[in-house]
Amino acid sequence: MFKVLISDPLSTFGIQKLLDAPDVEVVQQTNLSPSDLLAVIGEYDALLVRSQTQVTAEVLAAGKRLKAVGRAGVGVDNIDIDAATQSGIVVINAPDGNTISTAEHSFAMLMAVARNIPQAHKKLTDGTWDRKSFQGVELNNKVLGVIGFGRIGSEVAKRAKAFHMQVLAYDPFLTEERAQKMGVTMATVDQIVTQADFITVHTPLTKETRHLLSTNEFAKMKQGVRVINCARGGIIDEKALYEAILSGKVAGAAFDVFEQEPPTDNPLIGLPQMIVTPHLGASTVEAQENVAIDVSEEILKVLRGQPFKNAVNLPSVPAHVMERVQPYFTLAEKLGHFLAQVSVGSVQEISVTYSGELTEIDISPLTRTILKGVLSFHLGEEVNYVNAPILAKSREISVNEQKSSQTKGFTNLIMVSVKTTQETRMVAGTRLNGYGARIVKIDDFSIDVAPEGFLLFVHHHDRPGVIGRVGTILGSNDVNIATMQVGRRDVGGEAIMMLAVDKPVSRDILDQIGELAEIKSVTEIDL
Ligand SMILES: NC(=O)c1ccc[n+]([C@@H]2O[C@H](COP(=O)([O-])OP(=O)(O)OC[C@H]3O[C@@H](n4cnc5c(N)ncnc54)[C@H](O)[C@@H]3O)[C@@H](O)[C@H]2O)c1
Ligand SMILES: O=C(O)[C@H](O)COP(=O)(O)O
Repeated sequence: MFKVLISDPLSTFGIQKLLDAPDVEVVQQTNLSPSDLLAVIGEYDALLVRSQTQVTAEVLAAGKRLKAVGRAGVGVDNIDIDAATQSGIVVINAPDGNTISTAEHSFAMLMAVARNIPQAHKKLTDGTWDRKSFQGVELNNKVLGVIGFGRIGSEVAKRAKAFHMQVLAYDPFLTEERAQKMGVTMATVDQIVTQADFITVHTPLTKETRHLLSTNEFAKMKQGVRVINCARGGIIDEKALYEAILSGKVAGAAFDVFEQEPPTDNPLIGLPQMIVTPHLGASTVEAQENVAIDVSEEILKVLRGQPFKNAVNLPSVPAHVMERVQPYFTLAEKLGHFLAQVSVGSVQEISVTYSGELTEIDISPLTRTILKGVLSFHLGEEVNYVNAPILAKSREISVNEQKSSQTKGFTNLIMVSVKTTQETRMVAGTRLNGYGARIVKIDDFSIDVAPEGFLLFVHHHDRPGVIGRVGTILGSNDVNIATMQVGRRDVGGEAIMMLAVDKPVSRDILDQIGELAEIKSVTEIDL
């Protein structure tokens, strides 16, 4: 008998399959304190949560029998995914079930902020009939900027089109073809920021998207712009927004999510221009039923050893295959992650060629891992080995894998190229016996770099002194260089430098390097 603990309120209708399963005992204990959870988790085979329960490394370590954690919703920020992976615990989420509800909530917030509905409601219920203070604006013919054009962002855009808004959309995976199909205009963040009357964000919260809209962006916005965040707290910088509201630049803001939840002493919440809801995007009967059904079915499959699809963290690969491919997982993911960081434009095609001893094994788990490496840079931790090919397909990214007898002198070699709307980039890596993973080729430059830590990838003209000048800028900014590799095509021609540095390099330092006459481009890469 499997024991399943449900520690956040889930739809009873949605979990019916679990309740009816003859081989499962379900215990529903919502409002457990963190120490209560630690005390009981050892008895359970699976844990089901929404976003309230904090599934920390400590909880996972105490869950000696835990095989799966199910998240009835999209975001898994309350679950320590790395710790779960290390403990072999599958983390399942339900990414599709609350899309419509959250899109509708975002649109409701957009309309409410346009017409000051919550403020007017409050005034009237407080006893004042005030028809002067709440003049709003129409949506008709206004420009809506949608940043993050995935499931929810694209549903919001559909609704905006019905209200005759002009939609500008930015998403690293958005293609011209899909934009045309959806009747939206592809735009950069900068174009959205300068042209939109309303801006709504629908990205995950990642290193890239934290404070995506901050002081600089607010400065460029139209006077009287309105902003909406029903995605994750922190995508819009709350401090910068506060200043922009006080200065009159932002006429209104609608937030469902906050940098700290629940928000305590958050000055934004008291502002009359601000409308807020307590993370209610997915709180509808329908969404809660959908996500609970999805996650219950998946948890049953994991517990019963059947194939499942929405695992956030683990590949579903037979043990004998796993044994042979496992040593290459890290290299494969890092090659993908590397290309995601150096390439510019929307990804259209990913091609992988395996050579040497890799031609003798089933390499499909490695291709999935490379896809995960490319996609997760933009899509965040939601991408996993299992869903990466589906996510690539849904974004119309074609994936080719092949084996080649040309070993180029290596006992094993993985060559990955990414074709985007703007360029094609290639990286190749190998595992050297006793030395671990190495990047051995970038585009047509040979190199030898361990793919780990903070790297600076510099594309430059091969001229005397350029290496020294880059080193001087880093040194004078207290950035220590651990290793450095240089590759070039011809003497005096194009060249690359790869520097491993001991800490992240700020935008300002990158700009200083980029301004040197010999430098074509400089990119910081975090592997
Ligand atoms: N308020 C709520 O209750 C609620 C409910 C569900 C989802 N969410 C949140 O909404 C967000 C969107 O969810 P979704 O289901 O649409 O996810 P999704 O993965 O379908 O879409 C996210 C999109 O963001 C894009 N993206 C990533 N980095 C970007 C960047 N730097 N700039 C522009 N776009 C970028 C991705 O390419 C992707 O297409 C997530 O943060 C999710 O956690 C909130
Ligand atoms: O990521 C999600 O699915 C949403 O933020 C909803 O979270 P909730 O289940 O706590 O409402």
